[in-house]
Amino acid sequence: MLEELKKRVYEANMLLPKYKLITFTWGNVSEIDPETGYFAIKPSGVEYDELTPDDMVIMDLEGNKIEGKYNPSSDTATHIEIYKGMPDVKGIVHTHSPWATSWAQAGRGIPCYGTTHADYMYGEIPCVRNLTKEEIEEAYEKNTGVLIVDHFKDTEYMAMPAVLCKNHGTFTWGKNAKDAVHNAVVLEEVAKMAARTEMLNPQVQPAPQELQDKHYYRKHGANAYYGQK
Ligand SMILES: O=C(CO)[C@@H](O)[C@H](O)COP(=O)(O)O
Repeated sequence: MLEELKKRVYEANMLLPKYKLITFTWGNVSEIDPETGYFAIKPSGVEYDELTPDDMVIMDLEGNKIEGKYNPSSDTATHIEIYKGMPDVKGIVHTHSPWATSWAQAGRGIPCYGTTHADYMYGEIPCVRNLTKEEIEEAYEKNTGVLIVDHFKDTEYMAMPAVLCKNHGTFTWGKNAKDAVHNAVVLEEVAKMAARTEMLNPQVQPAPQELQDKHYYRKHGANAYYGQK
Protein backbone atom coordinates (compact mmCIF):
# COMPACT_ATOMS: atom_id res chain seq x y z
CA MET A 1 0.00 0.00 0.00
CA LEU A 2 2.76 2.47 0.91
CA GLU A 3 4.69 1.51 -2.24
CA GLU A 4 1.65 2.36 -4.36
CA LEU A 5 1.26 5.68 -2.53
CA LYS A 6 4.95 6.53 -3.05
CA LYS A 7 4.65 5.69 -6.75
CA ARG A 8 1.58 7.94 -7.19
CA VAL A 9 3.28 10.81 -5.36
CA TYR A 10 6.49 10.35 -7.36
CA GLU A 11 4.53 10.44 -10.63
CA ALA A 12 2.64 13.57 -9.49
CA ASN A 13 5.88 15.32 -8.51
CA MET A 14 7.35 14.57 -11.94
CA LEU A 15 4.42 16.43 -13.55
CA LEU A 16 5.67 19.70 -12.00
CA PRO A 17 8.72 20.02 -14.32
CA LYS A 18 6.68 18.54 -17.18
CA TYR A 19 4.17 21.40 -16.92
CA LYS A 20 6.95 23.94 -16.17
CA LEU A 21 5.52 24.76 -12.73
CA ILE A 22 8.91 24.59 -11.01
CA THR A 23 12.56 25.52 -11.42
CA PHE A 24 15.19 23.43 -9.61
CA THR A 25 13.44 22.02 -6.48
CA TRP A 26 11.02 24.91 -5.93
CA GLY A 27 7.98 22.77 -5.31
CA ASN A 28 6.58 19.63 -3.72
CA VAL A 29 3.59 17.28 -3.91
CA SER A 30 2.06 14.99 -1.29
CA GLU A 31 -0.88 12.59 -0.99
CA ILE A 32 -2.46 11.13 2.15
CA ASP A 33 -3.74 7.60 2.72
CA PRO A 34 -7.03 8.12 4.59
CA GLU A 35 -6.92 4.67 6.23
CA THR A 36 -3.55 5.05 7.95
CA GLY A 37 -3.32 8.83 8.05
CA TYR A 38 0.17 8.47 6.58
CA PHE A 39 1.16 10.68 3.66
CA ALA A 40 3.96 10.51 1.09
CA ILE A 41 5.83 13.72 0.22
CA LYS A 42 8.75 14.71 -1.97
CA PRO A 43 12.12 14.75 -0.14
CA SER A 44 13.70 18.13 0.53
CA GLY A 45 16.21 19.55 -1.93
CA VAL A 46 16.53 16.48 -4.18
CA GLU A 47 16.85 17.34 -7.89
CA TYR A 48 13.81 16.20 -9.85
CA ASP A 49 15.89 14.33 -12.44
CA GLU A 50 17.42 12.28 -9.60
CA LEU A 51 14.12 11.40 -7.89
CA THR A 52 12.81 7.81 -7.72
CA PRO A 53 9.54 6.50 -6.23
CA ASP A 54 11.50 5.04 -3.34
CA ASP A 55 12.82 8.50 -2.42
CA MET A 56 9.34 9.69 -1.36
CA VAL A 57 9.18 10.16 2.40
CA ILE A 58 6.32 8.68 4.45
CA MET A 59 5.14 10.89 7.32
CA ASP A 60 2.31 10.89 9.85
CA LEU A 61 0.17 13.87 10.81
CA GLU A 62 2.18 14.45 13.96
CA GLY A 63 5.26 15.13 11.84
CA ASN A 64 6.97 11.80 12.54
CA LYS A 65 8.93 10.17 9.70
CA ILE A 66 7.61 6.65 9.18
CA GLU A 67 9.84 5.68 6.25
CA GLY A 68 12.48 7.27 4.00
CA LYS A 69 16.17 7.92 3.69
CA TYR A 70 15.82 11.67 3.07
CA ASN A 71 14.34 14.55 5.04
CA PRO A 72 10.78 15.44 3.97
CA SER A 73 10.09 18.68 2.07
CA SER A 74 10.71 21.86 4.06
CA ASP A 75 7.00 22.63 3.52
CA THR A 76 5.86 19.42 5.24
CA ALA A 77 4.44 21.32 8.24
CA THR A 78 2.19 23.30 5.90
CA HIS A 79 0.94 20.12 4.21
CA ILE A 80 0.20 18.67 7.67
CA GLU A 81 -1.85 21.68 8.75
CA ILE A 82 -3.90 21.53 5.56
CA TYR A 83 -4.56 17.77 5.88
CA LYS A 84 -5.59 18.24 9.54
CA GLY A 85 -7.72 21.37 9.02
CA MET A 86 -9.25 20.61 5.61
CA PRO A 87 -10.00 16.86 5.78
CA ASP A 88 -11.54 16.54 2.28
CA VAL A 89 -8.08 17.37 0.87
CA LYS A 90 -6.19 14.20 -0.11
CA GLY A 91 -3.44 15.69 -2.28
CA ILE A 92 -1.46 18.97 -1.97
CA VAL A 93 0.93 20.85 -4.28
CA HIS A 94 3.21 23.74 -3.45
CA THR A 95 5.00 25.67 -6.22
CA HIS A 96 6.57 29.02 -6.99
CA SER A 97 5.07 28.95 -10.48
CA PRO A 98 6.00 32.35 -11.94
CA TRP A 99 2.70 33.96 -12.90
CA ALA A 100 0.77 32.86 -9.81
CA THR A 101 3.72 33.70 -7.55
CA SER A 102 3.84 37.18 -9.08
CA TRP A 103 0.24 37.72 -7.91
CA ALA A 104 1.28 36.38 -4.48
CA GLN A 105 4.26 38.76 -4.34
CA ALA A 106 1.95 41.61 -5.31
CA GLY A 107 -0.33 40.59 -2.43
CA ARG A 108 -3.32 40.30 -4.76
CA GLY A 109 -5.99 37.67 -5.26
CA ILE A 110 -6.77 36.65 -8.86
CA PRO A 111 -10.20 37.88 -10.03
CA CYS A 112 -12.28 35.64 -12.27
CA TYR A 113 -12.07 37.29 -15.69
CA GLY A 114 -13.24 34.35 -17.78
CA THR A 115 -14.74 30.91 -18.22
CA THR A 116 -11.42 29.03 -17.95
CA HIS A 117 -11.11 30.27 -14.36
CA ALA A 118 -14.83 29.78 -13.67
CA ASP A 119 -14.76 26.18 -14.88
CA TYR A 120 -12.39 25.17 -12.09
CA MET A 121 -12.32 27.74 -9.30
CA TYR A 122 -15.39 29.53 -7.93
CA GLY A 123 -14.71 33.25 -7.56
CA GLU A 124 -11.53 35.19 -6.81
CA ILE A 125 -8.52 33.02 -5.96
CA PRO A 126 -7.51 34.39 -2.55
CA CYS A 127 -4.14 35.69 -1.41
CA VAL A 128 -3.67 35.12 2.32
CA ARG A 129 -1.78 37.65 4.38
CA ASN A 130 1.85 37.53 5.41
CA LEU A 131 2.80 35.87 8.66
CA THR A 132 3.60 38.25 11.50
CA LYS A 133 7.18 38.48 12.83
CA GLU A 134 6.11 36.38 15.81
CA GLU A 135 4.41 33.75 13.62
CA ILE A 136 7.50 33.52 11.41
CA GLU A 137 9.80 33.16 14.41
CA GLU A 138 7.45 30.69 16.13
CA ALA A 139 6.87 28.20 13.29
CA TYR A 140 7.07 29.54 9.71
CA GLU A 141 5.92 26.49 7.74
CA LYS A 142 3.34 25.37 10.34
CA ASN A 143 1.83 28.85 10.53
CA THR A 144 1.66 29.16 6.76
CA GLY A 145 -0.68 26.16 6.94
CA VAL A 146 -2.57 27.63 9.91
CA LEU A 147 -3.23 30.83 7.91
CA ILE A 148 -4.50 28.82 4.93
CA VAL A 149 -6.81 26.67 7.10
CA ASP A 150 -8.04 29.75 8.97
CA HIS A 151 -8.99 31.40 5.68
CA PHE A 152 -10.85 28.37 4.29
CA LYS A 153 -12.52 27.01 7.44
CA ASP A 154 -16.33 26.79 7.12
CA THR A 155 -16.14 27.11 3.32
CA GLU A 156 -16.49 24.58 0.52
CA TYR A 157 -12.73 24.70 0.02
CA MET A 158 -12.78 21.97 -2.65
CA ALA A 159 -14.64 24.51 -4.82
CA MET A 160 -11.63 26.83 -4.49
CA PRO A 161 -8.67 24.41 -4.58
CA ALA A 162 -6.00 27.11 -4.66
CA VAL A 163 -4.49 29.84 -2.54
CA LEU A 164 -1.69 32.38 -2.91
CA CYS A 165 0.57 33.01 0.10
CA LYS A 166 1.74 36.63 0.07
CA ASN A 167 5.46 37.02 -0.77
CA HIS A 168 5.88 33.23 -1.05
CA GLY A 169 4.00 31.15 -3.61
CA THR A 170 1.05 28.85 -4.21
CA PHE A 171 -0.72 25.91 -2.63
CA THR A 172 -3.32 23.86 -4.49
CA TRP A 173 -5.17 20.73 -3.43
CA GLY A 174 -7.52 18.05 -4.67
CA LYS A 175 -8.97 14.58 -4.19
CA ASN A 176 -5.50 13.09 -4.79
CA ALA A 177 -1.99 14.20 -5.77
CA LYS A 178 -2.69 14.16 -9.51
CA ASP A 179 -5.87 16.24 -9.04
CA ALA A 180 -3.89 18.74 -6.97
CA VAL A 181 -1.31 19.00 -9.79
CA HIS A 182 -4.14 19.59 -12.30
CA ASN A 183 -5.32 22.49 -10.13
CA ALA A 184 -1.75 23.84 -9.93
CA VAL A 185 -1.59 23.90 -13.75
CA VAL A 186 -4.99 25.63 -13.95
CA LEU A 187 -3.86 28.18 -11.35
CA GLU A 188 -0.74 29.09 -13.32
CA GLU A 189 -2.64 29.39 -16.61
CA VAL A 190 -5.38 31.50 -15.03
CA ALA A 191 -2.76 33.70 -13.33
CA LYS A 192 -1.02 34.28 -16.66
CA MET A 193 -4.26 35.08 -18.49
CA ALA A 194 -5.48 37.42 -15.73
CA ALA A 195 -2.19 39.37 -15.66
CA ARG A 196 -2.32 39.84 -19.41
CA THR A 197 -6.03 40.74 -19.27
CA GLU A 198 -5.28 43.57 -16.84
CA MET A 199 -2.36 44.69 -19.01
CA LEU A 200 -4.64 44.88 -22.08
CA ASN A 201 -7.47 46.58 -20.19
CA PRO A 202 -6.55 48.11 -16.78
CA GLN A 203 -10.22 48.90 -16.20
CA VAL A 204 -11.39 45.32 -16.79
CA GLN A 205 -14.08 43.97 -14.44
CA PRO A 206 -14.58 40.35 -13.30
CA ALA A 207 -16.78 38.14 -15.51
CA PRO A 208 -20.53 38.49 -14.81
CA GLN A 209 -21.58 36.41 -11.80
CA GLU A 210 -24.19 34.51 -13.85
CA LEU A 211 -21.46 33.44 -16.29
CA GLN A 212 -19.21 32.34 -13.42
CA ASP A 213 -22.07 30.40 -11.82
CA LYS A 214 -23.10 28.73 -15.09
CA HIS A 215 -19.60 27.54 -15.85
CA TYR A 216 -18.74 26.39 -12.34
CA TYR A 217 -22.04 24.69 -11.55
CA ARG A 218 -22.12 23.01 -14.99
CA LYS A 219 -18.88 21.18 -14.10
CA HIS A 220 -19.32 20.71 -10.35
CA GLY A 221 -23.04 20.72 -9.61
CA ALA A 222 -25.22 23.42 -8.17
CA ASN A 223 -24.55 22.53 -4.55
CA ALA A 224 -20.82 23.17 -4.85
CA TYR A 225 -19.89 26.70 -3.94
CA TYR A 226 -17.02 28.47 -2.24
CA GLY A 227 -19.11 30.70 -0.03
CA GLN A 228 -19.59 30.32 3.72
CA LYS A 229 -21.61 27.21 4.63
O1 LIG B 1 9.72 28.02 -0.44
C1 LIG B 1 10.61 27.19 -0.28
C2 LIG B 1 11.97 27.59 0.15
O2 LIG B 1 11.98 28.99 0.35
C3 LIG B 1 10.34 25.75 -0.53
O3 LIG B 1 8.99 25.64 -0.97
C4 LIG B 1 11.27 25.16 -1.58
O4 LIG B 1 11.06 25.86 -2.76
C5 LIG B 1 10.99 23.68 -1.78
O5 LIG B 1 11.67 23.06 -0.77
P1 LIG B 1 11.77 21.47 -0.63
O6 LIG B 1 10.43 20.87 -0.92
O7 LIG B 1 12.81 20.98 -1.64
O8 LIG B 1 12.22 21.28 0.81
